[in-house]
Formats: sequence, C-alpha cells, structure tokens
Amino acid sequence: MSDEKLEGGTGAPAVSFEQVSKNYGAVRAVRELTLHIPRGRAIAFLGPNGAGKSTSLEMLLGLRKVGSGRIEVFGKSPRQAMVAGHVGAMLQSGGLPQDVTVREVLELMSRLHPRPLAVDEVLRRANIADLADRKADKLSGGQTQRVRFAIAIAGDSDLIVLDEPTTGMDVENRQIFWTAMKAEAARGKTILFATHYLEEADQIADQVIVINKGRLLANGTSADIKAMAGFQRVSFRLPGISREALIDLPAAVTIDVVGDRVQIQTSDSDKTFYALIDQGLRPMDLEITALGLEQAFVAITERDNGDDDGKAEALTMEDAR
Ligand SMILES: Nc1ncnc2c1ncn2[C@@H]1O[C@H](COP(=O)(O)OP(=O)(O)OP(=O)(O)O)[C@@H](O)[C@H]1O
Repeated sequence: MSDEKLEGGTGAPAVSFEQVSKNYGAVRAVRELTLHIPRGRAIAFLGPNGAGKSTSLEMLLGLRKVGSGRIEVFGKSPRQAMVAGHVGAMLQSGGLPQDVTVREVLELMSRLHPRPLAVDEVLRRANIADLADRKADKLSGGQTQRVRFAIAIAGDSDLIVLDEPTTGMDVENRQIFWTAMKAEAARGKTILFATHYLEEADQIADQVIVINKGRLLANGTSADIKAMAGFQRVSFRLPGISREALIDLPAAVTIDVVGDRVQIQTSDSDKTFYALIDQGLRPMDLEITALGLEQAFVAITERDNGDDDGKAEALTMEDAR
C-alpha cells in the first residue's frame, strides 16, 4: 500500500477520537473523549491547565500510547499517519540544535519527511527568511518558536498540530506567526492548536474545542461557545436585592449578587432586562456587555467545575443552535 495519498478514504476526517481515555496512575488525564475534526479547518483546542490538552495531542501524534478507545488521523493510526508524512507538529518544549544555522536545521528536518517543501519555501512561508543564517541556538524565545513552526510546516503535511505555539512571543512575533499560520490554513491544511490566548483563538479558529478535566465540554464555532456561556453580561446596582429574588429571570445563565451590585450572564439581555422591569424593579448604573471568548470559556469551565456530580455534558454545535 502506498502512503503517498490519504488512503483513509476521502471522507475520513482529519482526526477522530472515539471514546479515548488515558490515565497516569490515579490521574484521569483524558476521559472518554470523542471528537471529529474535519479537514481544512483551523481548530483551537482550549482547556484550563491540566485539562488534558497536551496528553491528547501527544496521543494524536503517536508519542504517547492511547489508554483506551481509538484515535485515527486521516483514517490511519497516529503512527502510520506520522510515518506517511501527513502530520507536522510543534510541541510545547524542545530546543533547537547547537552550532548550526536555521537553514541547516530546516535542511536536516526536511530529510525526515517523504515530500518536504524546498527550504527557501519553508523560510518564506514561516516568514523567517531574515533568520536563515543565524545560529539556531542563539535566537530569542519568540524567534525560536517561529523556527519551530517552520519545522512543523517543512513536510508540507496535511495536518499541523501546534501546542501553545505563541508562548513567549511578543505581540509583533505573535502577529507574524498568526499571519503565517492563517496562510497555511488558506492552503487547505488542517491546523489544530492548543492555546491560552483566547482572543487569538477567537479571531483565528473556525472551530473551538473546549475540554475540562479530561472531558469534552464544548465543540463549535467561537460564536457557538459564547452562546452556550450566555452571550451577554447585564450588570447593575439594586440596593437591598437578594439573589433569590432574581432566580426566575428568563434567559439568565448565572446570577451573582455582591452587596447591591448584580451581574447576570444571559443568553438574551432584552428578555432578562424587560423581566426585571416587569417585576417592578428599577436597576441603576446599567451596563450590558457582550462576552468575549475568554469570558465565555471561564463561564463554561467554572460551571463545569461547580458540577459536582462528576458528569459533564458536552455542549455541541447542535445544542447552541
Ligand atoms: N507524565 C505524566 N505523569 C503523570 N501525570 C501527568 C503526566 N503528564 C500529565 N499529567 C497529568 O495529567 C493531567 C493532564 O495534563 P496535560 O499536560 O495533558 O494538560 P494540559 O491541558 O496540556 O495542561 P497545560 O495547559 O497546563 O499544559 C494533569 O493532571 C497532569 O498533571
């Protein structure tokens, strides 16, 4: 069987996880994770520290054994997909070799791939032509990250996996990096990236996957995730109010009362606001703000952490619509 093409069947998703679990002793790092990632999209993989992102990505790359369940990459096992050159990766840690230039590093790495890009093309795509003749071990943290991204794309792979690629980059390096990454996505590559920079995920990702405590919490567009969390925050002052008096407000997702300050996350701020008025209440210093992805992420993970029956119900795109 030739590995030149994606024989997993043209319909096979880029990545599928079926009921995947992984324990480290007593730590349940990944729990019954089922995911399907279509081809040609940029997907943000989000979760708080310790949620199981790196473990999932390492299993997907064939670097860590799957505990139970099944992972397929273009219809193949992770290892087969790796060997066939379908996957390029940039992991969280990993330095660059000493005493060689960036160009030499890329030449070396290209030899590991069955169908590498020309090194000049990699330098161009990763926007690091200016670093080509610099010694690889003498670069700044942000420059090192950009060279590591170049290594990830050097094989012209169909799937590019990036684990917190912009850690340590300043704003300028991050912008250069995301421009290069978006260009790869525009070439039809599937890009799966874990990040803690949620604003960037919001701008760049076609699809957002959120995991918490090793389980799938949400899977949809950025707008879907915001809708799941409650789209807006209504905040006002109302002296003497109790949380109990507000508990039946329509569309309210969470209600917090601290002193005379009330904060409500709502999926429909008009409905919530008019219900307040209908109850004869007169809120003061009213503010209505849209939730960003970061606030939505915090809201859904906090809600899940407060869910003490231990069972998370994954929210999907269908739920949000
Ligand atoms: N090699 C290991 N041995 C034991 N426990 C581990 C190991 N690697 C990870 N863990 C634990 O498994 C859980 C998931 O860790 P993982 O690194 O996959 O999470 P993460 O979402 O990538 O976190 P972060 O955002 O902090 O990088 C955590 O509780 C972590 O402490």
